[in-house]
Amino acid sequence: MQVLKKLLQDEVISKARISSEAFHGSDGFTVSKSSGEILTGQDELLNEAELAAAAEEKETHSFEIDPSQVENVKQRCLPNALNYPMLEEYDFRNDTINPDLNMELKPHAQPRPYQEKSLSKMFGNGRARSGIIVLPCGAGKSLVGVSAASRIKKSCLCLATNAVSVDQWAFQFKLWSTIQDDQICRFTSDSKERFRGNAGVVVTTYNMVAFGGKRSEESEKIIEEIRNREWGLLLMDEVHVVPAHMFRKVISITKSHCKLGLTATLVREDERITDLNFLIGPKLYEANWLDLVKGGFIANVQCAEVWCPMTKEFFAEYLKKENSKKKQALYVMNPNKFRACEFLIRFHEQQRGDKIIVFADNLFALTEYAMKLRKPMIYGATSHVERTKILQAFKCSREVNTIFLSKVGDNSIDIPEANVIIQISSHAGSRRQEAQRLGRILRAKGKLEDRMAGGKEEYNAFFYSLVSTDTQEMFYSTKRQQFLIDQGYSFKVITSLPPADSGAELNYHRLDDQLQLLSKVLSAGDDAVGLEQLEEDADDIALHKARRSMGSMSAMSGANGMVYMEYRFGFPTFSNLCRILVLVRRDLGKAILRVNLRIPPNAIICLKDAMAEVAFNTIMQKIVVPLALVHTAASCHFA
Ligand SMILES: Nc1ncnc2c1ncn2[C@@H]1O[C@H](COP(=O)(O)OP(=O)(O)OP(=O)(O)O)[C@@H](O)[C@H]1O
Repeated sequence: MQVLKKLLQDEVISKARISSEAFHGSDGFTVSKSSGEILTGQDELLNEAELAAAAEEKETHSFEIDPSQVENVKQRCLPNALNYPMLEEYDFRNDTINPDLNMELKPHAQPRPYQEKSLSKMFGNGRARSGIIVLPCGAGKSLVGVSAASRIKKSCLCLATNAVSVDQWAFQFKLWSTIQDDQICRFTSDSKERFRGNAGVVVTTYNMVAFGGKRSEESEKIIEEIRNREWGLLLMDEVHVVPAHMFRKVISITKSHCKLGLTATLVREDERITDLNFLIGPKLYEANWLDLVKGGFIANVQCAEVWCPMTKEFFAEYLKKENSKKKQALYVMNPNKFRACEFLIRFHEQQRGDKIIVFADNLFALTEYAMKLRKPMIYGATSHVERTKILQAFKCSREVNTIFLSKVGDNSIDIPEANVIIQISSHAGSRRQEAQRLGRILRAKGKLEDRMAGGKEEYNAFFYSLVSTDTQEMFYSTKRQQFLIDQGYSFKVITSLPPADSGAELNYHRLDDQLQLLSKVLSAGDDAVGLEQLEEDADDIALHKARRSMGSMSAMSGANGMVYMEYRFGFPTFSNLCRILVLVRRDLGKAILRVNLRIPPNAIICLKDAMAEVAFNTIMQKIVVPLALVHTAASCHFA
């Protein structure tokens, strides 16, 4: 009570208080009695103090605050202000106002010890505590989220970062729980579903909820329902990536009794992670990555930093350049790095039969590497159809064992088959990106005994970061690794790839080829070598915004301002319909290409380089169509 009185001395908090005489006890506070409850099966996971606290009968003194002031009050309680850490708890068992959701975990859903422990931190005293649970990628955050929703048994709003994750979450709810199809719905640009009955689960994206612009009539109705409902649980995936202003908006728009944030990496380079503390709640539980490796729950990864000396000619140009984008292009395109990458791909594909993801943030490098090595690639603007085809081939075909991904693959692409990552370019010193990328190969593989760390255990996943020595990349690399090092990982340094006296069969072995590459890098416009910038969403809002920050491929090829044309030849009968796409202006062409590839054209003609990467992917997907790269529409040669 002393604490409550002290809090009320604060101007912000006292103004936020709602006075309601009817419920006041002698000190002006509402008094209620409750005894803590412990869920069966969790006792062993709680320590003695927690058990005692949970069993004790408690008299609770409280005062009510204006819902619109919740954020301000929480902020006043942070360590830099009054320093009274706050907990938000939802007494869902005694909530008789909001309808129950008939949903249980299925018998096969058996949370693992660390999943159970994280849940016990949330439900330890019989109520649902708001906060954040941190588990490594691939450790099973979905089951934790679905279990939380199944315990609360009230309507649940689940927010993901993009439409692909929305589908995955809807799938996970159905996989692990008894929820009926008509009790769960997705709200994205493509799926505007609504659940039946009084209570249900809605899975959508942060952007769909926070979007402030004009919506379609159908979307407006759904968002109205989302705003008006009292949600038992607000389940927030990947909380580390969502900017604080987005959280504020989502939290202020929706009314929820309990908020659960899930993430693998509670780090941000802008250090705004503390915002999550009062917007969602404290960190409830964090698992150590290597402990989970030891338990065989996630893969055992060998991390290596491969040092690639710059070639003499590339280094000379690197030293001359002031421009950081050009410098970056030079160290990423360093022929020795390319050769190391090619060597690793060959080794893992041919000697071990592994599945490899090559990450490059730099789109110029992504395109050059992928095309030279004849591997498919995916980046922000790759259409859903193209993506699905490439990923399907990667998962199922023995022919496609390596794919190139831009940073679009950091979070949202689910490829459990991959067990090798080669990183050729990255986002400066981002610890989060490094950890998220490693997370792509953490899904446990093979038999449990093969996965156990220690003893004769073998690594079953490999993470290589290729760094050009004596460049800025070395500095960034050290910074990037910090999160993983804090988790107990160590990075082995490899200094000679390909090994001395080998590598004649690899590209850029000859000086001539290296010099040709150098002149290509130097002649590319500054805008062409910039980084890709993505919206963290693929729904209708963000689809229109997927873009690069610095110029475009059309700028790179000089194809700006051209137009798209589509020709049909012959008689329009089913058998001889001949569709030729002439792609000359990249942006417009790409949009139409997406649509048209559902009915593959008989030929694609594109301006040299302008659409090369799209056409290239098209061929890789085995939609084999004649492809012409032309300088002008007048001089085309079919390849
Ligand atoms: N208790 C469990 N029992 C059996 N399988 C489990 C359990 N928990 C998780 N898994 C499996 O582990 C894999 C990873 O789970 P999940 O996709 O939820 O991980 P995640 O932490 O969300 O990963 P990411 O961050 O990469 O999305 C899935 O194949 C899932 O079915």
